[in-house]
Amino acid sequence: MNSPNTKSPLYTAYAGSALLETPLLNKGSAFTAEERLAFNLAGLLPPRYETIEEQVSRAYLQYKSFDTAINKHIYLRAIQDNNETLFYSLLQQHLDEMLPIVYTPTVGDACEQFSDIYRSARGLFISYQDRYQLDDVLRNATKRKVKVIVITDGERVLGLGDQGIGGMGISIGKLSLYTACGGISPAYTLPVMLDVGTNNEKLLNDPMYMGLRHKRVNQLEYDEFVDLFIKAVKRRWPEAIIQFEDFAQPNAMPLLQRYREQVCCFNDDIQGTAAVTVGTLLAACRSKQVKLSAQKVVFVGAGSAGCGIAEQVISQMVAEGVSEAQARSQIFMIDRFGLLTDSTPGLRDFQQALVQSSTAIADWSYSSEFPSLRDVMNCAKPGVLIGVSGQPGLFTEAVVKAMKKGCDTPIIFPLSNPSRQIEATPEQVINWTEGDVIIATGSPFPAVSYAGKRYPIAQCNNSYIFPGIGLGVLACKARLISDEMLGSASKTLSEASPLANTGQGGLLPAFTELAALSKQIAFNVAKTAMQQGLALELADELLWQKINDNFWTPQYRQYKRVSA
Ligand SMILES: O=C([O-])CC(=O)C(=O)O
Ligand SMILES: [Mg+2]
Repeated sequence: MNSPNTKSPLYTAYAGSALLETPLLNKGSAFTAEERLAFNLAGLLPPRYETIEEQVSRAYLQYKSFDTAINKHIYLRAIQDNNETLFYSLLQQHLDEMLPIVYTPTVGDACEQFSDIYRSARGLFISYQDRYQLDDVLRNATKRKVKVIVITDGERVLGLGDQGIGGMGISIGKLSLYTACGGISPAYTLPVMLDVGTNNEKLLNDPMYMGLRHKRVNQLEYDEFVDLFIKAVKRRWPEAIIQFEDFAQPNAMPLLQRYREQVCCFNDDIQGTAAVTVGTLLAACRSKQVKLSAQKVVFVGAGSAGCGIAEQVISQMVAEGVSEAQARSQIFMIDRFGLLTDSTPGLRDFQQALVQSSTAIADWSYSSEFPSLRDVMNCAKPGVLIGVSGQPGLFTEAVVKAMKKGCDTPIIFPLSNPSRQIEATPEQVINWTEGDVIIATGSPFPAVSYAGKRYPIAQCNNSYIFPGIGLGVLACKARLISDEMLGSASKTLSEASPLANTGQGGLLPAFTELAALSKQIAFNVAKTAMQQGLALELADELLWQKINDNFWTPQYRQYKRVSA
């Protein structure tokens, strides 16, 4: 018996236990009688042939038997390392339930406990000591035609700080979404962990820790290492997209600036977060029937993520017709010392253009050296509050109530990840504003009931953006990823908002809509790349065809044996 198969047969020289141990090829009990014969599998599997649906049912029953999120995560990762097709089939069928397990928030626990829960190898662990043999290391990758690389050095994982080698968990999690939501075949994805040591004492003293047991190398050594890596990738896979993930602030922006014109790369935390946040803000403004350019926007957290979003908000305001100076005057960045102003000492270069001038706040009343978040609420009366601080609890009742006093239906996005780092929970925000609020979070939260009304909570997470960007870039072979391409992803997201389009439902589409949304993002991103001369010129029809043809779905193919 053959499973229904619309795809062409796949020719492979793998056979016997080697075939069963190759996760991209393994089908387990779904090998047909003919295949079992042709590939020397007789006796290696229980006799009954099963369809993928039957395998998914069993796997789901087993999944349900685990009580804790981390054990569910470990279980799913084990399936991924054993049979990728089954893993993605299971994930796609239970996407809402399993995304928080494979991705944020549980992926945060998986990164923290990486060495404790380690089962088997995946991707490339590239340590500093390998720096002069990177070509060999890349050649060892189990994937040969790599098209998307997610790379981290584990120094700022979500809001959890330095996780050293545990950062590999985030590279794996992001790439699972590239496949599940962006249709990038798992055969083309490669998670990479650049191990340069860790400054996390707890890890350094943990006998289980599997990474290099020394402090992070110095800046010169670090820069040389990253440079050697990027050059080696360019030699091996010249067209691959490189996604920088969870680098700490001092490296994130400089790396992006150094490489964005040289290779097809982007930083997910700076640009992906900015794109999804602007898209969600546009959706919120559309549903309130106001313009983003008419809002004052407060950011709590003035690191590279916060500043990246602020710059993208400013570009959007300018696109709506206000002057850049005007747009900048509507942005308020707050760090742990308070509002950034032109007299704040030690400003980073990417913060310089985002400060408030001392004259603009001359008539404000505040008691400490710099205005606090609450002072900004009282004096500026913003309509939008965004949290990217990684500090739980910063949006206090007093802050939220002060904001509510100054505007109608505030837009409040506590975006810090994972869930336990959030600036205020959706329930708190809804209670404190008596339900008159538009809210989005970075990690998933269940809907909140308040005064007889149900409030779905939008998850303003980069996962709405990066799978579609990857799909679009690969379809048109874009050379670079420009701000305009990211802007087009934001706009596409905002146009898909059920609340803005119909006056009801979620602010963002459900995750189950992500595949369709990713295709639309891919199309618009590719069109923008073409308009900018960054990509192949393709007619619309051909572009759609490439996007659809590239979109991998988890189905088993029929195998034919070739001699080794
Ligand atoms: O992974 C996520 O959920 C979003 C993200 O990039 C981060 O918080 O660093
Ligand atoms: Mg990240």
